[in-house]
Amino acid sequence: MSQIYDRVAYIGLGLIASSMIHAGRRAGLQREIVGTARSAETRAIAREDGLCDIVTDTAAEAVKDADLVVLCVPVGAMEKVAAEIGPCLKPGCTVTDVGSVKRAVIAAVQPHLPEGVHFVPAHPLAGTEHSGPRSGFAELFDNRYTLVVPDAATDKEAVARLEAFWKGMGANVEFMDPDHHDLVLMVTSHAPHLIAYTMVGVADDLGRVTDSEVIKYSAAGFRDFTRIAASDPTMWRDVFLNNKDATMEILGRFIEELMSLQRAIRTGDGDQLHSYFTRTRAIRRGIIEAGQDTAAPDFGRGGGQTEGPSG
Ligand SMILES: NC(=O)c1ccc[n+]([C@@H]2O[C@H](COP(=O)([O-])OP(=O)(O)OC[C@H]3O[C@@H](n4cnc5c(N)ncnc54)[C@H](O)[C@@H]3O)[C@@H](O)[C@H]2O)c1
Ligand SMILES: O=C(O)C(=O)C[C@]1(C(=O)O)C=C[C@@H](O)C=C1
Repeated sequence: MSQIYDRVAYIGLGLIASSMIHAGRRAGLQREIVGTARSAETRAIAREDGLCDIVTDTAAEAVKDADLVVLCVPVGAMEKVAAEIGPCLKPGCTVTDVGSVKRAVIAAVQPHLPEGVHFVPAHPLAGTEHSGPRSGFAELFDNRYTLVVPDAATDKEAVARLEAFWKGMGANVEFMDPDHHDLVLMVTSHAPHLIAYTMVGVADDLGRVTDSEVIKYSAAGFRDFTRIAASDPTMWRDVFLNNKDATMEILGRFIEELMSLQRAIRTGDGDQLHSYFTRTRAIRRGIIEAGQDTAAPDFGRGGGQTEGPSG
């Protein structure tokens, strides 16, 4: 893969940015990487590790002369960052983001970008529960989807370059409308996180989650829930606050289905339970056949948790 951009600037140096940096270097997708993070501790780590070629103290400095600017901060921080970098962007550059929600990020960022700057929002469907500049790894996006959600009027060349950049990092790229993105991701990612947070909260309420016996003998399902429920609180707070409509719609349906299963159990309707579980089993098999059940990430990688988005 050959170079796609001359200078790429990362705002926020956490899991996603550091993974993109490693993946971008692996494929030689840019000549130079500039990065910045809000906390001095993260910037110091990035300098010590040589994560970027240049680490600047401010976002305004980082974006100067950058051909691609990647916003890798929590969804709720996108607007503040966009307002800071807007006046410093190179004319003709591309700004993208990796936020887990798209409609709210577009509304927050677009007004701050000057004319002639191309905004191409995107979302890699890959991650772990870890955060910070040492949690990233080059393989994170391999064979995973990145959804790109440009406006119909967005410069085609800018979109094609960003698509090539993501493909160079190992991802499969697809295009989607922002509202549809937010609904699909509510089903496939956001609601499952909410359910995992709730289930672990319920266990904690029972006063047993800290009981070593419960941890020791916990079934794989609960262990998976605790992994998901260990995800960054700031990131997920911002996801739900910025994807309210889809949250309300999917949560409403979830509660209806749960109550229907509750009723089936209470009334002893085994047929309903069996046919429901048969249907969901087929969905799981479909995911595996489509090759989307990649192995669990290596959780021992890097330091992780050095800094969450609130840090
Ligand atoms: N973690 C995942 O699984 C995942 C997957 C896909 C997309 N995303 C999205 O990627 C973005 C970054 O997530 P991450 O997992 O890399 O987070 P992270 O916590 O690892 O890193 C976030 C970075 O943003 C900086 N930051 C936090 N608050 C800030 C603020 N108010 N102003 C400026 N900088 C601030 C932090 O200093 C840190 O460098 C989020 O928008 C998230 O929704 C995350
Ligand atoms: O694997 C995980 O830990 C994740 O939660 C990653 C995950 C997901 O739900 O799949 C989380 C949020 C994103 O925006 C994209 C990916």
